[in-house]
Amino acid sequence: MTKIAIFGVGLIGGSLALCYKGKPGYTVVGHSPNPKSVEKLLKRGVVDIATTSMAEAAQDADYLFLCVPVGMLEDYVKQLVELPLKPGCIITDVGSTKASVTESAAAVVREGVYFIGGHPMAGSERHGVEAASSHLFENAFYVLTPAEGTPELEVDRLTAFLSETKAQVVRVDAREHDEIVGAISHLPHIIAVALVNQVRVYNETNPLYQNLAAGGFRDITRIAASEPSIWRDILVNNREVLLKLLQDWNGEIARFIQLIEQSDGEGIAEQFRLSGEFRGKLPERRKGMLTSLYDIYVDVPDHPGIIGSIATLLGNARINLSNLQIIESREDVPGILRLSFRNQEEADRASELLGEQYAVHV
Ligand SMILES: NC(=O)c1ccc[n+]([C@@H]2O[C@H](COP(=O)([O-])OP(=O)(O)OC[C@H]3O[C@@H](n4cnc5c(N)ncnc54)[C@H](O)[C@@H]3O)[C@@H](O)[C@H]2O)c1
Ligand SMILES: O=C(O)C(=O)C[C@]1(C(=O)O)C=C[C@@H](O)C=C1
Repeated sequence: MTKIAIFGVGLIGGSLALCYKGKPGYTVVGHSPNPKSVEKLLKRGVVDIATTSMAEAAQDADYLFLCVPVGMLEDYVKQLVELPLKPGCIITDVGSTKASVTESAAAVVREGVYFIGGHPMAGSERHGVEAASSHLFENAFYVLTPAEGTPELEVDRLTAFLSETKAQVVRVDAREHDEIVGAISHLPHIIAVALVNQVRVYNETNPLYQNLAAGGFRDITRIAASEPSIWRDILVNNREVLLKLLQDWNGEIARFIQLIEQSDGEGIAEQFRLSGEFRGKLPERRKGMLTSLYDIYVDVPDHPGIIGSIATLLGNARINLSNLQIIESREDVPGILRLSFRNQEEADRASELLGEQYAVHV
């Protein structure tokens, strides 16, 4: 029996637990210092065993996953290596920054215990075990940042073990990881939050801002609703990288100020051309349940039973709906439904079918 211990069973820890729980050959143990959380984990059936005792969770575990906020990772590694661990066990984490934990863990791990930093590039703005899903990591990249001297065999063993997540494991140097992820994840979170807060202040004197906020504002600000304590830790931890990125960001904004001051329409269009070209080359969206795959948008009248009718139409045509989200629904305006499908073909068939009765946008 392979024992997996998960410390911090929230969105990411819970999703990992669900990748293994109930599969033959695995026992999943969840740890939380809070007895109420332990009760909740058992009630939800996310883990086989839940405990408030770190020692009990860690005892005889083959794989120990640290899924707590970034600011606690170093302390957890230190506490764990003091415990009687199973020889050959692998401690890994899922933190959104990798340099500090990879370096500090390398300094404290002892003979026969391995630490390999990890970061699944999948998530959502939601948090807590309630948001966990066994599909979260499907087709996402899962970064491992083994420190120098980590035996290849152990990295391969963890890689093979992670195959249950259906993620694609890649190896990246920890510092390089923090630079890249700073730009493609941490900076966007800062920008989203700053933008929402700018508009929030305008809205205090004129609530029309909130009412008129449509697709563009919503698309760029979904992640502004992310969990504050998780992001506090990430941004403080990746301080040096982010300060440099924010300086570059100031440069980008200064460029726009200048273009607009000079009414340089061609310069502005060129910026959009450049960004559109790069964005068009991004790999197709790859993740599982929580992020949409192939989306279509349907304008629907706001009356009872409309969602049921659409689901029935799709079901009768054997089109598999992966996710459904009401983006707009107010009494006085039609609603917009975002429907997500696993592949382009199903999205196309759905567009054609629903297009007979509703306005469909892709
Ligand atoms: N949210 C994402 O999109 C995402 C994606 C990849 C990696 N991560 C990383 O995964 C880790 C967990 O994030 P999450 O999104 O699952 O957050 P979460 O809030 O859903 O889960 C955090 C877990 O840590 C526990 N925890 C919080 N404070 C604690 C404390 N003081 N003592 C003990 N336990 C505590 C919580 O009870 C919860 O179980 C973080 O390190 C984060 O950087 C997050
Ligand atoms: O999709 C989201 O909501 C996320 O914020 C996921 C996201 C990201 O920025 O891409 C956030 C933090 C992680 O460490 C990895 C992934």
